[in-house]
Amino acid sequence: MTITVFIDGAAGTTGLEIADRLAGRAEIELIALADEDRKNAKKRAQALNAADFVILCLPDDAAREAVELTTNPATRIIDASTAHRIADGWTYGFAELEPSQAAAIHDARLVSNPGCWPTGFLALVRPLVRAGLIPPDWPLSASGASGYSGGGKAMISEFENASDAGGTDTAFRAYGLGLEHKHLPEMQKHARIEHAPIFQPAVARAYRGMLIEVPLALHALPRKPSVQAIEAALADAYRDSPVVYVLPTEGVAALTVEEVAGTDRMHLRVFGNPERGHARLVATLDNLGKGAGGAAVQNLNIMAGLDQTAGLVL
Ligand SMILES: NC(=O)C1=CN([C@@H]2O[C@H](COP(=O)(O)OP(=O)(O)OC[C@H]3O[C@@H](n4cnc5c(N)ncnc54)[C@H](OP(=O)(O)O)[C@@H]3O)[C@@H](O)[C@H]2O)C=CC1
Ligand SMILES: CC(=O)N[C@@H](CCC(=O)OP(=O)(O)O)C(=O)O
Repeated sequence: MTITVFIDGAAGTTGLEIADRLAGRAEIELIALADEDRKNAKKRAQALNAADFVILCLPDDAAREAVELTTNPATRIIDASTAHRIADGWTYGFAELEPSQAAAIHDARLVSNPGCWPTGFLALVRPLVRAGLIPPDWPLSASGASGYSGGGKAMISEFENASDAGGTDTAFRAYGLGLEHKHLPEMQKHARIEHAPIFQPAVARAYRGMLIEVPLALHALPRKPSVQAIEAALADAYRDSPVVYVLPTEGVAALTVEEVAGTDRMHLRVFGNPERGHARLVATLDNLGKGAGGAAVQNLNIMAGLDQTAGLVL
């Protein structure tokens, strides 16, 4: 079986990552537009409606336009943008989120690819809410650092052209200081919690990679779970996953933003101090891997009934 795939936005940061992962796969035929046609709505519409699968790697408005241009009901869409992650009629493309999620993705026509920050947050929080260890109304927070490719071509240029107007030579920059971020509605909805977390993102001078952590005052939680109980709930949730790993913390004195950069894996760890009743839940992933391109390819594989890890870097 051969499937045809069109990446709309193939020249962008995420689009190139996905094309790399699909290159050389015999079961996939890529539909490509000439460079001068890649923003021509008529040519895009032809490609969108000719493909079995399209992957949108576009800014939100262009992603919405691409969906409107896709009139062929047989064309199935994976949208990597933020445009449809909490929209009705779209299936959330995080295969590990719920035991039934991969089956829902397999059957869906419209799949929204998760945001990079929500991927780490949801991986840590959703199983604990599902298990009743974190109440849905609990005041959560999340902090972390992303590689600068997380901001697409514009931020890559800002970090790699420090001496240009608008360039930066910073090593680490906190942002989202207005306590608002485009990913908060997605985190809240898919974690099934009543309040968005207090979110403290930062960008670091690393091209790719990401670390996100959620602190928990275990002693204050109604069920006062132990560090081991938190770790066991996560291990149980990802026991069969070829992508998400819950790893031991013994001997781990430090973690870097680059830990799994260049791969499509996600690592989860639960650091804890039982005497204090404190825990730090930490996820490391690649913003361009499980945080974007890797997840999109995993979703494509699942939708097409292929091995979900085909083409992934694990
Ligand atoms: N970077 C990341 O880590 C992640 C990104 N995403 C999401 O993926 C999407 C793409 O992001 P990213 O790859 O980083 O962004 P980039 O800016 O690197 O790439 C976007 C691409 O879309 C092209 N484009 C813009 N408007 C149109 C249009 N109307 N028609 C056709 N092409 C168009 C741009 O063209 P041009 O080259 O001319 O600018 C560019 O090539 C965004 O929605 C982003 O939120 C999701 C998760 C993580
Ligand atoms: C470092 C940086 O700025 N990262 C972006 C998130 C990456 C991204 O493009 O968001 P999506 O995952 O929704 O596509 C941000 O925080 O807005």
